[in-house]
Amino acid sequence: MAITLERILISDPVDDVCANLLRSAGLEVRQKNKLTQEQLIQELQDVEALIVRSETKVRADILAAAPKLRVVGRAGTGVDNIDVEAATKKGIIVLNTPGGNSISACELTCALIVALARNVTSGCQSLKEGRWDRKLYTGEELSGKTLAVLGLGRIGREVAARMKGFGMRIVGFDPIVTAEAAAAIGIEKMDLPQIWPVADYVTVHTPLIPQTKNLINEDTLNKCKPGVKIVNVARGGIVDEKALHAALKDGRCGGAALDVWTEEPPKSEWLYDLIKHPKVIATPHLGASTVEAQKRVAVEMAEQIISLAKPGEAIPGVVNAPVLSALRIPSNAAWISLGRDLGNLVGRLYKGHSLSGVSVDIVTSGLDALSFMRTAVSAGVMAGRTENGLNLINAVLLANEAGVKINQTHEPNSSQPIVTIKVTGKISHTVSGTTRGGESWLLSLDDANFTSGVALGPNTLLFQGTNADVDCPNVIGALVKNDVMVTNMAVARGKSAVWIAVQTHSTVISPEIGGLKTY
Ligand SMILES: NC(=O)c1ccc[n+]([C@@H]2O[C@H](COP(=O)([O-])OP(=O)(O)OC[C@H]3O[C@@H](n4cnc5c(N)ncnc54)[C@H](O)[C@@H]3O)[C@@H](O)[C@H]2O)c1
Ligand SMILES: O=C(O)[C@H](O)COP(=O)(O)O
Repeated sequence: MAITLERILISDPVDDVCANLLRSAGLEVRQKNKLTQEQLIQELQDVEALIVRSETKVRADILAAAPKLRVVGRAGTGVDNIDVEAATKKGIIVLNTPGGNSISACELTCALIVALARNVTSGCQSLKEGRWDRKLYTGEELSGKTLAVLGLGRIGREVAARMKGFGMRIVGFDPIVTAEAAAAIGIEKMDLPQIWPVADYVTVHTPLIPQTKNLINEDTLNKCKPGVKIVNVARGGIVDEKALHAALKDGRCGGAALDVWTEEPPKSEWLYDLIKHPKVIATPHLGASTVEAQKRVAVEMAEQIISLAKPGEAIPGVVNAPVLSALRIPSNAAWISLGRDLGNLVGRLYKGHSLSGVSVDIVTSGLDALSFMRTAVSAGVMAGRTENGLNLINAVLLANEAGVKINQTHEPNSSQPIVTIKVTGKISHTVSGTTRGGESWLLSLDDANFTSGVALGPNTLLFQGTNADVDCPNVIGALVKNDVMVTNMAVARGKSAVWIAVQTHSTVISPEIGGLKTY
């Protein structure tokens, strides 16, 4: 699967190296900044790709108003400024550059922890204002103190490694990191209730998701050591800003360093009150703002966009289409077509019926697991059933929205490479197929086997009967009468039905031919 792009809009301050690389690859690039929503929509009318940082808000209404958009690239990590679900629904790929700015965000976090411990910013401000307040800004050593790292991903674990160098004890929590894995990098994994009473400093490094919204809140601040210090270089909203402000005012919290905000830029007076609190170090989302990180994410984004046009090349930062990399490997192409063709056959067998409540169970046997098969089958099942620009990015989502449950399992021990689909609902059928010479072949339909298989594609018509001796001549008669050119025909006999597969020159399948229902 190759995606060819011609025009690209960069709507945030991304390092020029991104535009330069894209232009060298023959793409047309426009660079704009601080566009209003109307201007953004205007600019999006003729572009296939949009590259942003965190300033441009790529909402569903913006995506809906961008007729040609196929890719949204985030030169950075967090994609919370992009409506990923709406993009997926529209078949738009969302890319990011995970890891390109992790070290920079980690280093800012470490700098803020040290600055909090030693009152660096307030001491500096006081001296600039003409005071010499050495006693007032007496700090504390980090050595021997406990740092809690919440979120042990790319940034959290780098912070832990560096702060260990200051002699801090590091405790941490992450739902997907085991105690053993944490111990291997010098972190004592604890559950959150154990963490609150032991931490002198708490730094958060999670995405902002429902489970992490207000992770640091009134209740958790009450469970912390009096005077605990809080650091947030992850996302505004992981720390409840109002609860933090209250805790700063009454001393439950001894200081906070915040790089990210629920409003960026902050507008509300209450948020400015927090920013101005003497024990708060506030930075304007500077975590990724280093020369090195900006060059790295700009290059990584340009390279990913350029790679989209080259099937076979890996795209490391695909956010919303985990199967995209597999789909891009040329040797998978025939299996993707098979999945689509079998799914399409399922859709044809359900012609005239709603798919709501239908279960589609896919089994891949004797092959690699072919994780993309669910996507390919969904695209086939949904063909002709959605107005929504169906493609391999949105197929599963659109199938789910139509009420279809699609499961995939794998049987590695089978000798033959076969894909079997069992569809259960108002109508139940089982179809199986394989690939030969790059083409899709139908092997069976319910209990009827096509002895040598039959090529399956958009020009394969299926007729259902009960008695081959009667039905075959009828089918041939109807095709001849209606001038349908037949190139091949195969019959499969089952216990209750006979299936006649006919290959024709036409790719338009009429619902019936000569009074005989077609599938
Ligand atoms: N301030 C900046 O400029 C800046 C720069 C880069 C990244 N970030 C932000 O930093 C955060 C971390 O980035 P990353 O690259 O390390 O992400 P990551 O995906 O590598 O790590 C995040 C970790 O959080 C864990 N997690 C999820 N839910 C959790 C929960 N309820 N409790 C504890 N841990 C949980 C995940 O399992 C994962 O290991 C993100 O929010 C990202 O957007 C900010
Ligand atoms: O998620 C990120 O990559 C950081 O928050 C950086 O955002 P920025 O590119 O807007 O600086």
